[in-house]
Amino acid sequence: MRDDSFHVFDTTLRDGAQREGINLRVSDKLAIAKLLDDFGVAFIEGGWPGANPKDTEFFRRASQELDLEHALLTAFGATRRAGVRAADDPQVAALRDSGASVVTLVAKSDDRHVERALRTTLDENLAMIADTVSHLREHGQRVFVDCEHFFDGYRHHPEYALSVVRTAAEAGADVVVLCDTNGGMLPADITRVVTEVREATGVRLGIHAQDDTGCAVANTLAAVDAGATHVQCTANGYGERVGNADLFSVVGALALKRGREILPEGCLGEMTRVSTAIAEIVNLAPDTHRPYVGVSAFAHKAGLHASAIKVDPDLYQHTDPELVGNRMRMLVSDMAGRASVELKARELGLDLGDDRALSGRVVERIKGLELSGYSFEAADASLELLLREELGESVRYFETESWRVLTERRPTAGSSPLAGEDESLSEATVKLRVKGERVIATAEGNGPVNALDRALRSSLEHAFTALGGLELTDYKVRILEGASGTDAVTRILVTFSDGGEEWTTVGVGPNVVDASWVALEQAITYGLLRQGYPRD
Ligand SMILES: CC(=O)SCCNC(=O)CCNC(=O)[C@H](O)C(C)(C)COP(=O)(O)OP(=O)(O)OC[C@H]1O[C@@H](n2cnc3c(N)ncnc32)[C@H](O)[C@@H]1OP(=O)(O)O
Ligand SMILES: CC(=O)C(=O)O
Repeated sequence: MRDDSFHVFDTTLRDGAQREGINLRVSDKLAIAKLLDDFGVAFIEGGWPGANPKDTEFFRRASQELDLEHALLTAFGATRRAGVRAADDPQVAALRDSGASVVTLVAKSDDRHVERALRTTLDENLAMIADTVSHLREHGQRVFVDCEHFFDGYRHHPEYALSVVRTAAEAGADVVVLCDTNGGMLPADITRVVTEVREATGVRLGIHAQDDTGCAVANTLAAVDAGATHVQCTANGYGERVGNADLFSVVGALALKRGREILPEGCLGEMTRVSTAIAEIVNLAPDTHRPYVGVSAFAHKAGLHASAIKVDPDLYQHTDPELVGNRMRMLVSDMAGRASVELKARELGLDLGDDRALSGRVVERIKGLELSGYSFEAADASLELLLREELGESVRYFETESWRVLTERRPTAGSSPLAGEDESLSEATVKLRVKGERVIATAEGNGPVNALDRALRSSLEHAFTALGGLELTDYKVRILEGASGTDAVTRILVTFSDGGEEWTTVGVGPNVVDASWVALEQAITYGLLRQGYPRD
């Protein structure tokens, strides 16, 4: 039987979807609900049935298609309109008929909102709450009441805010959720108010914190410390304006810092996967620096950190990344020391042994290259090739004799260069030595790098048939010395994929095509190494 003493309540599909830039299809919502269930939350607020056809359709399909193992689906909506019976309000009917066994009702608890936004009396607002909660309870639904603007309302008119809490509970609400709707509170405010409301009413309380002061997670934890037993959060903190309390940070803190068993066994380790998968579905780049779940959350750059981590990772980590499905990474850059290089080599499956001179030489080489514009922290494949070279196992599948590229532009008569109608074509020729033979290949492309990539592949494919499975998936140019105008030094990062793994290499130089070649040559070399071709 489910432990009902503490609720992890997720509102990604309702409040999270109120974030600017998020627009979910019904199938997206179903997929996110499944992920949240994998993570073990107790309640998933699916949206507002009746407010738009999409949310109504979501609840219809969810009742047929979603087989949730841990969570209960919750429908969100407002209390009835002023002056009508809950039984006659079509919006309340949509909640009642949604198929959800739990309903979250938003209710006004700030008297100024009652009088100015709802334009009704304080008594009628209480009647709207009592009537709507009782009506849904009579129809067998469990009800939570979200007291909108509770903290602002409590500051302005505490007795009225308390009467809203009491009315909701007396009508049958299981939990009364205190909402910091404008997100303006600080943790000390939350601690004081939650404590006072709990002592004054004895009602089971929840917390819903918007993040407008950057304190939503801290405010949620402060409420829990003050006695709240229901936390409303969203995946990755998505939500109206700047967002909500981040589900993963709140759960991470409660589970790992407070030792509370708030998720079913085995679910905590799903955290990173679920966070990333939800980011992909909502079509926002995963935040690499998000606590617990970001790829940088346990990435160590400073040499001093690495030297202590070599002794014991706990010395520079607040928790074990594997507990939340993440992993520790070493970054090697001009801030690295010998320990960083040794640990990174180990991560890449290479053994530098106890050779301090060797790791010292690598550090010096990296620092020198970074001074000239290289950056290795995002280019693990280049770093691995460099480490192998220093270990004496140079990886070479071909030798470049020379290459050249021509780009020809043919303006269409009378067209403006801005119109983009003119044809431009590049042609590259590469001359290589492959397995003792001289190979010359020429190829065309829509730009110089594309032409070079094609010519390089064409000259290698007879010797390395698996090359066709490698694909260039990303190409980034960074101008390093912008002040020099067209003389600037450029850094190129290219990313290749073999359909499964991706790897990135780096090239630097004053000539953008030359720097691209350096990165390209390494990327193809690394790809051949991954395919397991024997080296010369
Ligand atoms: C704090 C939060 O984030 S709560 C979640 C808010 N989410 C959303 O608003 C997203 C979905 N909303 C919608 O699709 C629409 O706003 C709807 C369908 C709910 C309502 O649309 P409309 O009927 O066109 O009304 P509109 O949006 O202009 O105004 C909201 C109405 O609800 C009333 N209302 C607001 N809060 C409550 C409440 N707690 N209880 C009852 N009525 C309420 C307002 O007074 C207003 O009434 P009015 O039409 O008599 O002026
Ligand atoms: C209910 C809600 O989303 C809020 O008060 O912010």
